Amino acid sequence: MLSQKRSEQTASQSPPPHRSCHTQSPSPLRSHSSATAAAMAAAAAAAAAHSLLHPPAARRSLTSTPTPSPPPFLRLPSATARSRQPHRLRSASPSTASDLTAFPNPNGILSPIDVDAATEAELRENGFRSTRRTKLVCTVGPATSSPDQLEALAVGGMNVARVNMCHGDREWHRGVIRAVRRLNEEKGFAVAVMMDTEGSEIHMGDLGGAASAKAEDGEVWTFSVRAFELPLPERTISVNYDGFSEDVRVGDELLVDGGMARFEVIEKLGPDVKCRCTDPGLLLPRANLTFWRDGSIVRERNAMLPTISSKDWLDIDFGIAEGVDFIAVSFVKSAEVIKHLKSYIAARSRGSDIAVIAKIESIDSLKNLEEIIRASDGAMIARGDLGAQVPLEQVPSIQQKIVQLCRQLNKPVIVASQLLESMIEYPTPTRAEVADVSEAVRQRADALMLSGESAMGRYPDKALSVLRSVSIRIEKWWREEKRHETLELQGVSSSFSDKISEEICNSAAKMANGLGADAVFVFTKTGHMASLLSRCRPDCPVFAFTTLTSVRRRLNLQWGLIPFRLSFSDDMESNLNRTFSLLKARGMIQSGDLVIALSDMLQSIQVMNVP
Ligand SMILES: Nc1ncnc2c1ncn2[C@@H]1O[C@H](COP(=O)(O)OP(=O)(O)O)[C@@H](O)[C@H]1O
Ligand SMILES: C=C(OP(=O)(O)O)C(=O)O
Ligand SMILES: [K+]
Ligand SMILES: [Mg+2]
Repeated sequence: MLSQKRSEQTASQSPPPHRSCHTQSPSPLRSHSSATAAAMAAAAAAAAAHSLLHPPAARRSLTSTPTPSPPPFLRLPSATARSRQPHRLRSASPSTASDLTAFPNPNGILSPIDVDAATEAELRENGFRSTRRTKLVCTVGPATSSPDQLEALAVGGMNVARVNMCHGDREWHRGVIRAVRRLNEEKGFAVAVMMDTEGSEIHMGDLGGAASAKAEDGEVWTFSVRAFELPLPERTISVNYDGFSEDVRVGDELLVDGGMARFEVIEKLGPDVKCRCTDPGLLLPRANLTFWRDGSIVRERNAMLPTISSKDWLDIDFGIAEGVDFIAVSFVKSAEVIKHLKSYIAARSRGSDIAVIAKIESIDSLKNLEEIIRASDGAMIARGDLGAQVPLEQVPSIQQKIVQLCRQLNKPVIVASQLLESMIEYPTPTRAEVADVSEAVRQRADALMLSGESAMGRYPDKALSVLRSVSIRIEKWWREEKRHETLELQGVSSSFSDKISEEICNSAAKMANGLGADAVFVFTKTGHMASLLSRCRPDCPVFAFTTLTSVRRRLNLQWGLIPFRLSFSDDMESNLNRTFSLLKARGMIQSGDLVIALSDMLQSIQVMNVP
């Protein structure tokens, strides 16, 4: 199979790209290595107007002198000759860099290619093949909201900054979002911003400004829907849901944060509900409340609350105006709400492409999982609230199921909550936490998320560094063990053209593994082809080149993608030559590296050594 592919490649790739700029026909760039003649014929019938069948745009001739060289496959050194060591970066060569055309970035600063210092440092530190594949999301809170603290997170590997609209006011969030944007503009980072809605969950008020309160065994506390003047009366908690005192019954169990503290309802007095503490614990501001009757979570009128509240709609307008990259929707129950929000965003923000992430944390979402994920641009396994709605022992299998489903449906998935909970207070994680992080990495989730650890913990940078080092170690172990998973990827494409892209990506990832390629390069305008490659979880990193900074940020959530912003044309040869020169100049690749290159303009695969 491989040898057949290999000969097809050899034939279609000859002469090598460098020389082929001057030998126009047949173009190696139009090699449809994975499309059979029959498929091509079908494509012709089905999509005569498609770019696949069009000749590539007129070529620009390159200024560099062509050096005749044998086809790439013949230049492929033997497995033994090829160094298996991850190569180290060399210092940049300014003379090469000066030859290159620079493009102004949106700020007018001349930058031919956007890549951030953290990515370069990771490549330098770990070598090319050992860069971290698992992406990291950090919730920004009081512990991390200053520009310096945000920069420390970005340098530490934060790919996405999350702001939680449950806490803080819009001015505070605006400050954080703008600080992240500035960091990206000034330091070349591509940190995406995710806004997480509050949702209509039932939660406590903010404790009148206290950081926490302790509930002791046997104490009687009042949970009330009244609006209080400050200071709050002693042992009194305000509740945000007006129907609370009507929905609960004497004898119900009231769980704070899914069981961090537990109460029994003993008396109802108009808006006030008296409860006796049966499991002592710490009450935190705005902690989530669930109530249980006969062993099941109670869903009375509270189940009819809208997933997106009127306050959430205002927050969403704010997020659109601030240009966030992702909106994560809390307590999603059905696909309808996601479709509704997506069409709202499309109407409100023409041209912008805010991705909608469905948070899986409501028991009702579990029966509609596939439909919800299909409708979304990604999912978050929000284990905090999920663990308050289903028995805790069910959370691990639900997590695994969602990770696999997202992979099948080609949607990025984030594993969230309590990954390193003890690091809110302590500088080292528990062994159990490290095992939990390892499991999420082993499942090949796209991203891991910090909540309190980075929002209000004492050691946000250390927590991030634990996620980073555990990810790198487990990924390496996985590759060393060569545990190519048995997961068979089903087709995800709805159109024939998408199907071609999908097949090309599947084949390219397989070839990359089989040949021990150093990287896959993908030139992608919308990012779709990059995500299809990420879905295959190849052994080598995927360098994704895209013309838009917004697409670059969005790709930063996806497994194994190293996104670059680069202006490129429809001429793959010039794109490749330019990219090789730029990356060589920065010491990010070197001559001889084996690269598989794809493009979503031409739907082609090329295999070559970096000249
Ligand atoms: N913007 C903010 N302002 C103040 N505190 C915050 C903010 N964001 C997060 N926090 C704190 O960090 C904790 C963890 O964050 P997160 O997991 O997002 O929220 P929650 O615990 O409410 O689900 C919160 O409980 C809160 O104490
Ligand atoms: C991530 C979660 O959501 P939030 O922090 O908004 O409660 C969760 O419940 O795990
Ligand atoms: K939230
Ligand atoms: Mg939640």
